[in-house]
Amino acid sequence: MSTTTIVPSEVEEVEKDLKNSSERFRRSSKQIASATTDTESGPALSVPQKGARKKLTFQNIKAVAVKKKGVRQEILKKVSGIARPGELTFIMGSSGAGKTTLLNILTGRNLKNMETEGEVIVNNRNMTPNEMKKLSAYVQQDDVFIGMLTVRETLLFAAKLRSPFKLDTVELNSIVDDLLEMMSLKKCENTKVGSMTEKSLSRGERKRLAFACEILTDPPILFCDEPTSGLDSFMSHQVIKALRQLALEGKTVVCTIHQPSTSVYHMADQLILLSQGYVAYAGSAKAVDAFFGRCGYPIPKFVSSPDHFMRVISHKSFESEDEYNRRIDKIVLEHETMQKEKSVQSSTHSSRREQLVDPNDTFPRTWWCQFAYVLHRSAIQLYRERAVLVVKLIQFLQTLIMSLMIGATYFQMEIKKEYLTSFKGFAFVSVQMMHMLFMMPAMTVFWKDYPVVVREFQANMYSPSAYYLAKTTADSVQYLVFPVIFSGILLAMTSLPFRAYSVTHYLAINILLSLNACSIAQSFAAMCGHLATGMTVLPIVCVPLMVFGGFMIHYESIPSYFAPLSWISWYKYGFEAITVVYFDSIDEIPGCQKLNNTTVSFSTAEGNCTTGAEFIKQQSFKTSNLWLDYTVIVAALLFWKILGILSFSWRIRRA
Ligand SMILES: Nc1ncnc2c1ncn2[C@@H]1O[C@H](COP(=O)(O)OP(=O)(O)OP(=O)(O)O)[C@@H](O)[C@H]1O
Repeated sequence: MSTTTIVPSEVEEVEKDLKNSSERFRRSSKQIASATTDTESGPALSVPQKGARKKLTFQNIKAVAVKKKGVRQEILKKVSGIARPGELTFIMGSSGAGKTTLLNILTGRNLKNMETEGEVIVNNRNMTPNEMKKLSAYVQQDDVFIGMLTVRETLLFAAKLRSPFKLDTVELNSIVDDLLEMMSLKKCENTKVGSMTEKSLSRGERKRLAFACEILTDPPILFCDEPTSGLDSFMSHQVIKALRQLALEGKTVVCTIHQPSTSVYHMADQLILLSQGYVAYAGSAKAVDAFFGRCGYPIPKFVSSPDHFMRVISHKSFESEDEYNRRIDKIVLEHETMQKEKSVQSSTHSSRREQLVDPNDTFPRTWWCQFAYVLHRSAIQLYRERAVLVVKLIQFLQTLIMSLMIGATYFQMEIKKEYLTSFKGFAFVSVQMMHMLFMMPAMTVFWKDYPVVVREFQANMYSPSAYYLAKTTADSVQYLVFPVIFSGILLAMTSLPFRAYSVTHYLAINILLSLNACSIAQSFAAMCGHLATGMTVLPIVCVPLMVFGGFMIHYESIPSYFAPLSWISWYKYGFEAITVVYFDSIDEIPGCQKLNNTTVSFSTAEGNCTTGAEFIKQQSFKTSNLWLDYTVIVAALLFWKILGILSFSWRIRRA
């Protein structure tokens, strides 16, 4: 890790800059705040009152991680503490002490496989996770962003979806400008954020961008998990200084921190030290040395305070487990005695501590706004992402090659006796290709952005349904193009009647089938939660429906116990629709002889059908079913969309 010497004048300059920018940002935020209070008439917590001072108390927090085969790991056994407005509170402890888990519990996020207990109280009111979401911001340890957006675009997107009321472009840009300056991001505002594989911003810049996205709404409580990790000493100082500045403005700022430098450590007002699942110390940062002295561990000369107490509360390699436990028990006991003496665990909170019902998620923007903003962002991603463009190019070539191959197979096929069996093959291959070409690529739609979506949902930016529909809509636009290429080549190479009626229906059916295929694949991606699982499970469902789609086995011969599969097979409805639109107006099939008194049934050879109607009947299809075929395909498409939305919402909410 590179280190930079802090030159006093440089620090002063940064501090001055920070203060000025912070002033400007506060003015913009106040505009939002005043507008919010003007328009807000609901309960106080439905939209947090901006700028209000919030005292955060947590009591008897317990956390047990439930691992595979029911193995339980107690992480937090009994943790209580207070974070006050106007103060910067550091949560410290050795690696694995449960610092992140505590922040997750306080913010009600990332608690999958975790059993938790305890109370989170803000200004004497018990908080539910959703209320805490609205009242606080949480800068998590890993900064995840949409790599294809620039720094400015990322902030604008967050500002549009997070500001409590709708701002016009000028206001949005003014807030973003202030934030860019405040976080010293101005020089890289037009740089793409990049990803883990495509580096673009530096770690420090990513961290500051994460801060900027979170403090955008001026939350009264701010949580930060390891805000200095990966930063050099100058940047760490700058980041903590920014947090302290926010605390001085009246916010309650809580952050976990690992091995702070002396200059960073001295900015803390309050300390909470975690060890073995208990609080080893909670109180003023200035009084910590005296506390450890009282426990029998006075600070040696020439050792910094954090180095000393971190050493005392950490397990040393040469000591036994018993020795370590005894030391921690002694410190925890001493801390509890001190707390009792000071009566910090005041009973005054209990007066209004009713168990609250968690209100539903409410988002600052309407569903349609969320949809429109995510759609716009997804379109930018599709346009800019080179990997996506390469996939599209491959898909284009694949469609071209497959169409030419199928076109060559049915080259100059007409509607006449010797081509009747071929026509069935042609219709069925069309239906099948609409699935094969698009299903697998459509499955990958979510996975790259998934961590960002979880983070943005947790920050109340949009509902999973708005995201799902916007993302799948943007992704599906291409599926209007490829079926047109496919259908165009096939129709040009065969000699099927080029009537507007048949061509339009053939195109429409292929487009709908391709959209349905995407809808199925996206739904499976959402249900299975893992790309590989989805790709394995998808054929298990689709292959039987394809088999009972009418080409491989005649409907009349399908065993009754499999009949329901043919009723729901969208392959069948596509096959029927294509057959109907090409045959319903054929009065006489060239080359077929009229047989006297022959009743057409599925056992009648195709070559014995003299009219289009007879051929349709011979397939067990009905001309009158054309609109039913469309209805079933659209219904299937909607069914998979809805199933996808429900699965995706469930997955995101429990992430
Ligand atoms: N969801 C979870 N499921 C299972 N175990 C978990 C879960 N979350 C945390 N843990 C475990 O809980 C312990 C504490 O983790 P946590 O991330 O809270 O520690 P930390 O103090 O923040 O550590 P560090 O400083 O290294 O980030 C670890 O042993 C971790 O493996």
